[in-house]
Amino acid sequence: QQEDRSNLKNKSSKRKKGDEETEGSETRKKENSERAEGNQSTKEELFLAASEEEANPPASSLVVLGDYDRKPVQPFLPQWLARPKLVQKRIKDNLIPIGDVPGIHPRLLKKLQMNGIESFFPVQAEVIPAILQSASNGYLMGQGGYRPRDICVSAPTGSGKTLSFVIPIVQVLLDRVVCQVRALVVLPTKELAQQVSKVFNIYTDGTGLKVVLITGQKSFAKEQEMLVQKKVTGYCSLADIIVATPGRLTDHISQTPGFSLMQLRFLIVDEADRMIDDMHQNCLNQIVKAAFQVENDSGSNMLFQRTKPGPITAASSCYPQIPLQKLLFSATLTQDPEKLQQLDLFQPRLFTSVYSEKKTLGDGTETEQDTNKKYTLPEGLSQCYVPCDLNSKPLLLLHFMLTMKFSRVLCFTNSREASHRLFLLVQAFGGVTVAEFSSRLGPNERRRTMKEFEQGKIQLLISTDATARGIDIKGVNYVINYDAPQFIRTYIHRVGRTARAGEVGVAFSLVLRIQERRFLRMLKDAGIQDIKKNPVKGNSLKPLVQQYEEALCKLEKTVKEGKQNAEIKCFVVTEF
Ligand SMILES: Nc1ncnc2c1ncn2[C@@H]1O[C@H](COP(=O)(O)OP(=O)(O)OP(=O)(O)O)[C@@H](O)[C@H]1O
Repeated sequence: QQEDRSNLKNKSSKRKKGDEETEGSETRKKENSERAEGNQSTKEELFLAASEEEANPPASSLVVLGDYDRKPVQPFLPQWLARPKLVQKRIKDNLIPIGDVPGIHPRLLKKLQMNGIESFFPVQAEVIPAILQSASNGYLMGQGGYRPRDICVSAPTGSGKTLSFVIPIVQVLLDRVVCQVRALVVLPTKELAQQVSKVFNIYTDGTGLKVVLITGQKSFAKEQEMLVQKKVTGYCSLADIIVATPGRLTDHISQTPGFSLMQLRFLIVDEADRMIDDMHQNCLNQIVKAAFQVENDSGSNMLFQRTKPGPITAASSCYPQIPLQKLLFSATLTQDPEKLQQLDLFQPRLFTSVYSEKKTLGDGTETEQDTNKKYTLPEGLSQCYVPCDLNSKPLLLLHFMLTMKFSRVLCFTNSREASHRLFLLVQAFGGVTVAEFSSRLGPNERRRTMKEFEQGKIQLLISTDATARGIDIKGVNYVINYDAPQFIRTYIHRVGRTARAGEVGVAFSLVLRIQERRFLRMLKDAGIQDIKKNPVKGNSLKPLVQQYEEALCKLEKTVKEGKQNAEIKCFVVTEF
């Protein structure tokens, strides 16, 4: 019996390990993935089957002795991860007037005020001075001739991470004489890159610094023209700061004559956890390689030549070179030292809002890092989940929009087909200004839809995970997970589209009863406990049923008339 028990234990621990590994690679697949959307239904079936198996485990004749509670494994963390600088997560209680943060250039203070920013959020108050300090001797040399430490920032969605790197980088580069690529920001999607380059444009306006956006939205030749210019004396850079997506950037590294990253001082990796994924990791390696490339005809330019830094020795410190400092930002930064190791960070410092509160004092909050807690959500976010079955999901959404009068709602599905079908249904039902957002739309249509949603012309935006990460849409009151997210990071980024910048917001997740256990466990494992169960009674949905069925018939007719494609046939006609 003892042998059986140990076999069982081994199996269960193997399975646990397997689960974690699959989750890692699945997350990658999922998050890399508008492309993978087509496979979604198969994945969902597998997921449902797994949940079912968990809910009703096969009967066993074995008597199990002892308990098999999951005991949290305490990872062995290096000092910088184990003892990070804690950043307050309560934004509104911890605003710091911009004048109280030392070292900010008066010109930037003025710009901040002009943009309505009177106070810094906690992450900005901590990270801006840290970056400025690392360049206090100018950008050509680290403090005291030493290489500056890399910086990792893990702070909730909407906590203002963008300004925390934009302000110090613009300030450090204000004094530059020659235009060279000194700062490079890499982001996973075009929309995010556009958003960040807009913020850089605001703060570099009138400074002479040039910001170039490289995302593939313009032709390759046009982007080349924006990056370099050929003169009789050779190539010269037309960009000080580049904001780019990985694919196009690597194309320019390998194919654009005269494009050089050899003077690169700051490499900013936003949404860093996603960028560490296999696909993008290669891009980061290429950037670093390009930054330390040795020019053949360097000649007199030896002062600015740099080689990949090795161990610090007396000899190496005789040849100071422009340091390359890495700055990593994310709301879901991995704490996995092995993954972070891949980025070859130099004496990194971690700023994090992932902590538990020990006790509240009169004048503030005392905090303590909690290694079991993996992520932090915005303070103003309320989370609910609605247990339901497949057939009642469309009615629940209509109930929220029409009976409960929810406004400014961002609703997520797990595939673009699902988004499209749901959009057509809500449109056929009527009474709600609705739009869809996914890779089905072209870039211009996407931009227009987003603008209309931001202006309040659209009350319900049904979207794939294309808007789940980083996108800053003002005034989103509700996030609805129409399809429950399968991975915790997806959940955190989706619900983080509301309750931004210290505001309040509500996230509802429609969870099939069969998914409920797994969904709650996923949140619990990530240290998220404060989600409320919010069942909706069948009676509340009844008034909508007749019109809903009419809408389905209308849709079917449309399909038959060939006005819409046949995807719509997949709708299940509900019976109550
Ligand atoms: N100091 C400030 N005062 C007022 N508003 C601010 C301040 N800093 C940032 N904001 C606003 O807060 C919102 C969220 O900021 P930002 O997009 O940088 O968040 P984030 O931390 O990068 O979020 P995510 O992780 O979702 O990408 C933006 O609309 C931004 O303009």
